[in-house]
Amino acid sequence: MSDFPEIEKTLASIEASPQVLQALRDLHTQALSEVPFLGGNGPTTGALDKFVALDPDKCALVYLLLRSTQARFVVEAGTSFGLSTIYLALAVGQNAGLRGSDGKVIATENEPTKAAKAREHWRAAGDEIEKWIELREGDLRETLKSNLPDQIDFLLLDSKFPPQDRKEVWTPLALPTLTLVHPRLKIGAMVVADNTTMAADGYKDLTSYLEDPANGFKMTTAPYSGGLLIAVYIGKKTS
Ligand SMILES: C[S@@+](CC[C@H](N)C(=O)[O-])C[C@H]1O[C@@H](n2cnc3c(N)ncnc32)[C@H](O)[C@@H]1O
Repeated sequence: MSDFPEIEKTLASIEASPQVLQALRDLHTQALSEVPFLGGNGPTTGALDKFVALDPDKCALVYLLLRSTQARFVVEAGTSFGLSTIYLALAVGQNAGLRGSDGKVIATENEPTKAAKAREHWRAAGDEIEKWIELREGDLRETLKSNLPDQIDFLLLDSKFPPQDRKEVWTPLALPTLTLVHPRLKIGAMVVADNTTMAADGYKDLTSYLEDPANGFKMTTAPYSGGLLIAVYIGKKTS
């Protein structure tokens, strides 16, 4: 048990081995205990030791969406210490296992120290997690340019930087990521982006793109803390 009731509630929403549950409990506890990052001069200055992780209830939702849609090919923009990635890999592995087929989570991180930590965390979570993840290190605007799966079922946009001050989150990577992945999204694929209400200004270009009927998306915003945008790719109109 942890000191945070929201962690146990989230862990009760997923199917996982005791090893994975313990890894998640430990990581969520560390993430929820960290002092929020509220300043800095550059995009990641001062944030290298911070999880800036997806909240537990959002992780539960993402896991359940992946299970309900039987998603097997997932891209995660912004991996940090790999906490949310564990949920993605857990669901992908379970979905692939049910069909006796393959699956993959493409994780992305441009900070080498964070990438190394993420690998450690996945190792601690065990083979149920680790073997489903391909971590691409470097700027995702480069690393996602090639070798994507033919069909992508789910994109998690969480490459935001920590707040530069109390009001703003810098979110310049969401749309560039989506435009790289969009050609491979299957009909029915989901795109989930975090803190879209809190950082509405930063996400303006993403939401305009999603709202443009020519791009083939429909979306809603779930009232999780900061707002969680959920878009579904319904396909471009042919006539
Ligand atoms: C909000 S954190 C991700 C948290 C993670 N999804 C989780 O829930 O545990 C955002 C991460 O995106 C990374 N990032 C920022 N810009 C990036 C870029 N251009 N390419 C790859 N990763 C980037 C940051 O280093 C940071 O670790």
